[in-house]
This record gives sequence, C-alpha cells and structure tokens, in this order.
Amino acid sequence: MQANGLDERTNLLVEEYSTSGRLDNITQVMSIHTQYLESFLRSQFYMLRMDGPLPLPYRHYIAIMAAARHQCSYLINMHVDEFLKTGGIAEWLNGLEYIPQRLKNLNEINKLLAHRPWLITKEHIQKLVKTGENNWSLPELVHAVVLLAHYHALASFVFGSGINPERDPDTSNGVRLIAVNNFCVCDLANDNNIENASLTSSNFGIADSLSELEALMERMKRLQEDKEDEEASQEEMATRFEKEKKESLLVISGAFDDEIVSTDVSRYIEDPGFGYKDFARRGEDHLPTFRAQDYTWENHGFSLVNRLYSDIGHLLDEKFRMVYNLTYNTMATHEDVDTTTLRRALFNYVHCMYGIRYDDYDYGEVNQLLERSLKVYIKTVTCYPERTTKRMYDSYWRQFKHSEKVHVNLLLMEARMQAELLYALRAITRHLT
Ligand SMILES: CC(C)C[C@H](N)C(=O)O
Repeated sequence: MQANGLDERTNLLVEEYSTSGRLDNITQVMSIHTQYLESFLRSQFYMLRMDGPLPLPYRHYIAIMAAARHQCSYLINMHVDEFLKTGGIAEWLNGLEYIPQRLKNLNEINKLLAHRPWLITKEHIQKLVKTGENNWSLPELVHAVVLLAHYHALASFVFGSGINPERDPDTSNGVRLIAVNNFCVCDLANDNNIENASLTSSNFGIADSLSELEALMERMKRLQEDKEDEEASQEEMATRFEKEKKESLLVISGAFDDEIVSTDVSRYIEDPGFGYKDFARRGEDHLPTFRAQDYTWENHGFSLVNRLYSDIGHLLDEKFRMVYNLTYNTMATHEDVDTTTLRRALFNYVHCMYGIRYDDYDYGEVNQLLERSLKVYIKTVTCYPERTTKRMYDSYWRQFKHSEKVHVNLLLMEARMQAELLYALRAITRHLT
C-alpha cells in the first residue's frame, strides 16, 4: 500500500478510536478499503448516535434484534454493551417478552426484511403505524427499517469476512465461541494472499487456479469488446434474468440441518426457523420479479428516506455510490484491469436473488463471470450468512488477495442492504399513496 494511503488509513482509525473509544474488528478489516470505511462509519454514526427519531437505547436494541436473525453473537454482544451504556433497561436483555409491545411489533418486519423482503406489503406498514397507543410514526419506522437493514447486511459482512468464529464441527451442541477468531484481523488486514493461505492446503491446484484467473480475465475482456455488437432483444434479456433467478434459487448453500440456536440469541427472535425461502429444498421456484426501474433507489427510495429521516438518504446514497464505484483496477497480481463488468455482476447477482431486475443489464454476464463456488459463497453470505465457512471463503478465486475478498463482501453487503430498503420503502410509498 502506498504511503499516503497508509496515512489516510491510520488517521481514520485514530479518529474512530478517539470518538468511540474502541477499534472493533469490523473497522479494522474494513480499513483495508479506507474510502469506503469513511462513508460506512459516517452513516453508522449518524443512525446510532446523532439526533434522530428513535431514542438511543432503542437503536441498539433494534440492532440486536436484527443481528439475532442471523445468530450473529458478535454484533449482539457489541450492542448489548451499547444498549446498557446508553441507558437501556437491563431487563429487556432477558428477551422479547420483556420489551414494550411497540418494539415487539417490529418482529414481523424484522423477520421479513431479513429473509424474504419481497413479502413486505403496505398492510405490514399500516399495521405498525396504526396500532393505537403502540403506533410508530413514519420517521421512527424509517429509522428502524434503516437500522434493521444495516445490521442484517453487516451480519453478512461479519460472517463473510470471517469476523465471527467459524463453526467448529465438533461442537454439534450448537455452542459457539463468542470470542472473535483471528482469521480476520491478523490475516486479512495484512493482506496475506494465496501463498500463505496455501500452506494449509496442498500446492496442488495452484496451476489450476492460475488458469482460472486467466480465463476469467479473458471472459471479462471479451464481454467488454462484444458489448457494442450484440444487442439482445427485450424478451431475450428478460428470459436471461428469469433463468438466472431460477438457477440462483437452486444454489445450495451449506448444511441444511436445522441449526440449533443458543438461548443467548433465541431470546431476541420469534420464529427462528423462518429463513430465506429454501427453494431448493421445497422444489418451488416462485419469487416475484421486482422491476428496478419502477422503484429505484435514486429516484424513489432516496427521496422518501431523506424526507422522513433527514440526511440519512444522502449518507446511504454516498455509501452505495462509493461501493459501486470502488476499484483499484487490479485482479489478483494483474494491474490496470477494468473490473467494471465483474463488480456489476456481483452486485446484480445479489439483487437477482431478491428478484430485483435491471432491464438494461444482461444477466448472461453473471453466468459467464461468476463461477459455481463463488455463487455458493454469494448466496450463503447474503441469504444465510451464519452458514458461511472458511472452506467456502477459500474455495473461490484462489489467486486473489484477501483485500479483494473483503471488497467482494462490501459489494454483497451493500447490495443486500439496498435490496431490503427497496422493498421496505416501496411498501411505505404504497401505504402513503
Ligand atoms: C472485487 C475485485 C475483483 C475488485 C478488483 N480488485 C478491483 O480493484 O476492481
């Protein structure tokens, strides 16, 4: 890393340490991408600590409820502390039975948002805002929704980057260490690449992975060159999306055994068995398509959110743009590479799994650029983050640097957050009209 890049990173970390009194592992890992970290911290600081519709302890409790949907003890513990520090009532930490009804009413939207946001309708919104004494004002509800989406997505980042302990196959009783494993901070922040990682696996496969990389770059190049010549028809484009969506539903991610949720976590959730629909298991494949141009973040979501909870729209917008455009023009050891097509494919594939379609995007590209093991990883990190394993992390893009895999995680996290927001905000708009 260049000297001034390093300075910038150090300054940001020093600043973060002096305002919050800690430097958690999330911040350290994200600091590999300093510019992004800055917009991340800014929006997180705003939603947690600045003036806003919800009281401070509520914000942390909502973060706990969100993280619990993915059994993310790491985030839960962090916000349990913050909840108490900001004056939260300790009794609430015994679980959902101890919290006010109003807060409890968020359960349903938390659950849908986390796992099947396409099911959120204006009726859900109506119910929350019109329940007599326990009602939520729209600004409060928007604040809550932003927090929920932020923490669901952050749980994806935490598991996707190995910030949580990996599941130890021997602890079949479901007990997990709450401590943070050191796969993240020591290795990722130092950006050890495959040479080090491969010490644990065998050297066999290096040649394969090298040629995989070359082949991927070749495909990217071809796609960029062919863009102008080949214009698929509208129908053809729609068919390609539907095909990709259908296939994504069948990608199997991790073990299907019913997870045992520890009581530390289960006390904060209702209906723990509810997850991203297991299409593969049920043999069903219906997920409605959301046409992105009918309700875009830029034209609709952004202004609604900004109107109801001032300035958060700008902060989120800046963060989305930042992650979407972030590039170092590198691919593993290669430099000066235009990686736009690959980064778009990652982002759009996440939206595809949530049924969101951009009609000017050719989903054939997803298929050409994202190999199977990467799709498994994306689906797991996005939809069932708690099932992510180190093996999944290691099995794709074996030539790439850890910083690039963290970059992938940033894209997945933000794409997921945006997808959740789009569905929730569309429902709020429908409620208002
Ligand atoms: C996710 C990676 C493929 C990103 C790439 N290293 C870039 O700088 O654009």
